[in-house]
Amino acid sequence: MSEAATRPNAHATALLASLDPLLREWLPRQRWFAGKGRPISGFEPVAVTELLPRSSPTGLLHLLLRVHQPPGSGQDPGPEGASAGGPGDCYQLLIGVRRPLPPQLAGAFIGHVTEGPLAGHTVYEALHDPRLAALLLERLRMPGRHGPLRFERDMDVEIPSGLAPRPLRAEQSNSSVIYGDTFILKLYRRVVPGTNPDLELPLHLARQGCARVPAPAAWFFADLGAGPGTADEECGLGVLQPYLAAAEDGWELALRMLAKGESFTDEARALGRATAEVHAALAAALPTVTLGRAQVEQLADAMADRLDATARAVPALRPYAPGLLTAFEALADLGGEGQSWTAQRVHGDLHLGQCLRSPEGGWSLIDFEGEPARPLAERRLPQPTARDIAGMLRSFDYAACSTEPWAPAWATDCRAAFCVGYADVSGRDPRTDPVLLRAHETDKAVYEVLYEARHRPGWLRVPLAAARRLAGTGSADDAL
Ligand SMILES: Nc1ncnc2c1ncn2[C@@H]1O[C@H](COP(=O)(O)OP(=O)(O)O)[C@@H](O)[C@H]1O
Ligand SMILES: O=P(O)(O)O[C@H]1O[C@H](CO)[C@@H](O[C@H]2O[C@H](CO)[C@@H](O)[C@H](O)[C@H]2O)[C@H](O)[C@H]1O
Repeated sequence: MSEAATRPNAHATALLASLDPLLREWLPRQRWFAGKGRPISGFEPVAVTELLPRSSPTGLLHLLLRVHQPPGSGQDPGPEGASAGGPGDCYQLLIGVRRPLPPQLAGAFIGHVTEGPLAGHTVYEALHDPRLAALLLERLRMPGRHGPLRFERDMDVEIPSGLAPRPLRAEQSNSSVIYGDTFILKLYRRVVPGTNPDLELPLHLARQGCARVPAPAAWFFADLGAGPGTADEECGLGVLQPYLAAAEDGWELALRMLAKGESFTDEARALGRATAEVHAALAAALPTVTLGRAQVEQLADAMADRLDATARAVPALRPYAPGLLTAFEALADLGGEGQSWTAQRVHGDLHLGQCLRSPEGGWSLIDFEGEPARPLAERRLPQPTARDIAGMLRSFDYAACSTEPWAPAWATDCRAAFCVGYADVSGRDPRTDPVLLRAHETDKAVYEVLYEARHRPGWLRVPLAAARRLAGTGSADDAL
């Protein structure tokens, strides 16, 4: 395999210039592209690596690419902060290079290059090419460097060679390839310098012996030297982990049971236990802190700021904002009275879709990236475990609201069962901290209002109904 790797230089710039018009057209159509709706003003190469040289019949280019986009005209940057504008997001692309493209890869087509170093070649989405996806697995099996890319693995885990790859077709924030129904490789698309919690936390959990998370088998980073005299920046790019082939995700399972009129409370209780196990392992592996008066007030203020920004962006939330604010004021008041809470690393975006139920192993939790729109530093801060618990409680509500007629009693039972399960393991029922829990559930519902307004307007009614309830204008039925 070639060791040819290019840091941004004249060759990388020329390479990118030849791809420029094709990527401008292709990128905005990708599900994981976060800058939809804003024109692309330019690209900047962050790292360019030839994993397979173009001189072979098939080439494989690894690109880290900064995409410059002007901030939306007159748009409120909103609670997503810098990621809504800023200096430009960096994306990871794996580009196959062939001449010509065989018909079976037509669906992966990006474009024909007419100028520059790749002139006369066809470029395409490499993950859809079994030959290139297999090559990536081979690279992951061999720890070591490849230009700016650094490959690592757990040598105690056997990763057989030659496992047949197939891309996961689901709509995702990232891209995944399944290898022989044995492993799944998740490639992060929008990458930020710094430790990626989706790799960091499962590695810690595996070392703690926590079986509730598929343990990383191999992973890779980019080491991006920021220049002479400055620290290198590490950037997590992908992780290979066991594929739970027989598992069903919690969202699908919950909807299936709801549709049949079956109770989900046993599953919800088991999920509560699994969540508490993961929290205990995270607290054992990584520092915990006590949130005193100042920190609780800061937490409440940040929630109030997100509410304010969301109400500005989504007018339908405005009638409920004063009622919702009382949840954050109550939290700040309790902090002021000297009530303190422990904070620790948490999942950060826990919902039924992030939980996989295996017939033998029970519940596993996946996708520890946190809420993708939040800055990385914020996602890696210790937080009250109430954040994850609130995420799950909201998810039961979502499931109950996605059926016709709505099934609020189903959600109430699941929410209670989840809390009981959590207490089975942790010794403390989350409902014994109602102010903390209400504030987090309110904050999550506010996040969901913005998420749905931006991504799935047809779902907006679900978090808005929760906002109405949490603001104190809903029915008593919906109470926790
Ligand atoms: N270890 C695994 N075993 C089985 N399926 C998995 C595993 N990890 C992820 N998946 C499947 O891939 C989907 C996307 O994974 P996820 O980590 O949530 O990626 P994304 O950040 O792109 O949403 C999940 O909803 C699940 O269906
Ligand atoms: O799984 P992701 O990390 O992409 O999470 C984002 O998308 C989720 C939807 O796919 C969204 O979750 C919301 O909808 C779910 C039902 O589809 C529901 O179970 C969750 O409770 C609700 O929050 C999630 O908020 C968002 O970050």
